[in-house]
Amino acid sequence: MDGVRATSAWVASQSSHVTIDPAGIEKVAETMKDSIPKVEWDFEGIHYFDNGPLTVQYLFVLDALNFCFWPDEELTYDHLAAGLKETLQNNKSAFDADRLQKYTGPELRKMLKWPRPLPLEDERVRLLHEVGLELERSFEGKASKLVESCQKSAAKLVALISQHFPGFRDHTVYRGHQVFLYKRAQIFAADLWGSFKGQQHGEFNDIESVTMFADYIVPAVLQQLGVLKFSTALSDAIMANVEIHSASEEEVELRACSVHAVEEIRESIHRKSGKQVLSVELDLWLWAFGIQCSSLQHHRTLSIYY
Ligand SMILES: Nc1nc2c(c(CN[C@H]3C=C[C@H](O)[C@@H]3O)cn2[C@@H]2O[C@H](COP(=O)(O)O)[C@@H](O)[C@H]2O)c(=O)[nH]1
Repeated sequence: MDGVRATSAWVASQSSHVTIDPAGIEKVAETMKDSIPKVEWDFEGIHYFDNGPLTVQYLFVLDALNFCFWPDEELTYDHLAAGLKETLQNNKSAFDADRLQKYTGPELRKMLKWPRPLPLEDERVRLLHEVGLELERSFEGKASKLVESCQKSAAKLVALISQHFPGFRDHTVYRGHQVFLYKRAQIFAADLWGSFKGQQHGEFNDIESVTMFADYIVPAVLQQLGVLKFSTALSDAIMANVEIHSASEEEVELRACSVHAVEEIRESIHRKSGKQVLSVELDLWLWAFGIQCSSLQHHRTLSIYY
């Protein structure tokens, strides 16, 4: 994930619509330096977990579809996590590789108990098929085999996923330079680590290499905490729910500056207290804070990446 860190830092150094306020970084680091409020993975109680390879399959399907809920005002990530959980509880073979290749939009809707078409439903179906096909072709149909082949390295896992599954190649071009964010591939590694509590399928010797996951909730939280500052034009567009186009300068800056800001908070905590916290832990705290905050106004980008 060195590529994610380096390219996000570069965007932050060029950025004009979004800036990182050093005073905001220091303030947040100061409040967190003694103890980072611990947020338990699955604090919501909505995820499937059976301590075995089927959980790995569940998490991979979950993170293949873990993007863009906002276009439907009532749909949230919780519907996805809980809907897929119930599907698997009712039928243990629901996420077998051959089944994944055959799902239709209406079937996916039924899994999520959603009465109308899902946002980017055709893309969600295409990505499910892609996951099924490539798991079958290269990993005996099992996401657990994919994870096992990475020898407890989260960095290798993210690289392997992006090599095999085009839908996870979350990258863009900013002022002529390629920028890597890999949100869903990284969150899959973090979900394994969190759910298996760093053991078995979730044991990684390099979990510190994972960055925050550049979604649409954490940038808004960082702004609310005074860490990120937005230009007036960008701020007005977000407040007015104007779509920020994927790969626009504004969109890339929102995501990359969030990655870099979380790295700076982590480093500042280390300088202040000697404590080594993980970007994954900071991310979960920030995200959990954000979804509990009803007034949070986030940016709106149509994207399969987040
Ligand atoms: N940075 C970051 N972004 C995250 C998550 C998670 C869920 N992680 C699970 C892992 C353990 C916990 O128990 C969580 O349940 C979802 N998202 C993103 O949020 C957005 C959905 O928002 P809304 O429309 O309000 O439901 C969407 O972009 C989605 O991809 C996270 O952890 N970090």
